[in-house]
Amino acid sequence: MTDSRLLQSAPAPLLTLMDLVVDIPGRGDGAPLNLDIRAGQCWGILGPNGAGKSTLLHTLAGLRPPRRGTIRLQGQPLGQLPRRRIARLLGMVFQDHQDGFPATVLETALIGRHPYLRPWEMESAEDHQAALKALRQVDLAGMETRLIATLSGGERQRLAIATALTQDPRIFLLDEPTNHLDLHHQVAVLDIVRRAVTEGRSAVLTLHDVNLAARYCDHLLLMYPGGEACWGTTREMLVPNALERLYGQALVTGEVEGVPVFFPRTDLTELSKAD
Ligand SMILES: Nc1ncnc2c1ncn2[C@@H]1O[C@H](COP(=O)(O)OP(=O)(O)OP(=O)(O)O)[C@@H](O)[C@H]1O
Repeated sequence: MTDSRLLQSAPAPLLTLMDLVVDIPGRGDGAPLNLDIRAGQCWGILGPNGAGKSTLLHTLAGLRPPRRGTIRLQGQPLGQLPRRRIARLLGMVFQDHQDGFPATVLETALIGRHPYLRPWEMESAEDHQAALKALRQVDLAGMETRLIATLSGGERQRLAIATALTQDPRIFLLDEPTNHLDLHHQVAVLDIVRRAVTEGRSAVLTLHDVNLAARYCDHLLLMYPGGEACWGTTREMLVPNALERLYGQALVTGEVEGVPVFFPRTDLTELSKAD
C-alpha cells in the first residue's frame, strides 16, 4: 500500500498524548504515555484504586496541567486552545457530581449547550430538543422538572451522561460511567457510547469492570500503581497474567460468546471446587 493510501485509511488523531506524565503528588514519573486516540475508537483505562485514572482524564480535559509532555487536541496543543473550543470538542463526565445549585433535570442537561451560547444568550428550541433527546436516551424522559437533589444515584449518573450527550463533543471522557448504574443501565449507557463511537466520535472511559471493558472497548490502557503503564488493542491487553499483576488479584478466566471473561479467584471459588 502506498503511503498516501495508508494516510487515507487512518483518520487523524483527535487526541495525541506525547511523552505525557500526569502529575500525581508524591509519585515518580513512571512510564510516559505516547498514544493517539482516533475517531471511531473506544479506549478503556483500567487500573487499581489510586493508579491515576481520574487524574489522567482530568489532565486530558485540560483541568490540570501535566507534569511533563504534551497533549494535542485535533493537532493543537491543548494548553493553547480557548476553553470554549475545548468544551465543544471534549465532554467530561466526572466520577462525583457536585451540585451547588437547586437546578432541574432539564436545566442540568441544557448545561451541555453552554459552549455553543454567547454570554447571556438563552438556549434555543433546538438546544431544548437536543437535551430532551439525550434525556430520552438515558431513560429520564418525564423527569425534566424534577430537582436534581431528588434523584437517585443512578438517575443522577444518567443525567450526567445526558448532559455530555447534549454537549455533542467529538471525544467523551467518562470517569466510571457505570457508577451507581444497575445492570440494564450499565449496558444501555455503554451501548450509547459505543454507538457514538461507531458514528465517528471517540471515547476514553475508566472502568472497574474488566468484563465490560472487554466487551465495549477496542483499546485499553493499563495503569499500574507505581506509574508503569502499557496500552494497545483490547485483544493484546487482556492477558490474564498482566491483569493479575495490575490488580494484585488472582483471576479465573474463561470465554463467553467469544469474549474473554475474568472473575476474581476467591476462597469461595476454591470451596466450590472442593464440593
Ligand atoms: N490533591 C491531591 N493531593 C494528594 N494526593 C492526591 C491529590 N489528588 C490525587 N491524589 C492521589 O493521586 C492518586 C491518583 O488518584 P486518582 O483519583 O487519579 O486515582 P484513580 O486511579 O482514579 O483511583 P480510583 O480507582 O480509586 O478512582 C491517589 O493516590 C490519590 O490519593
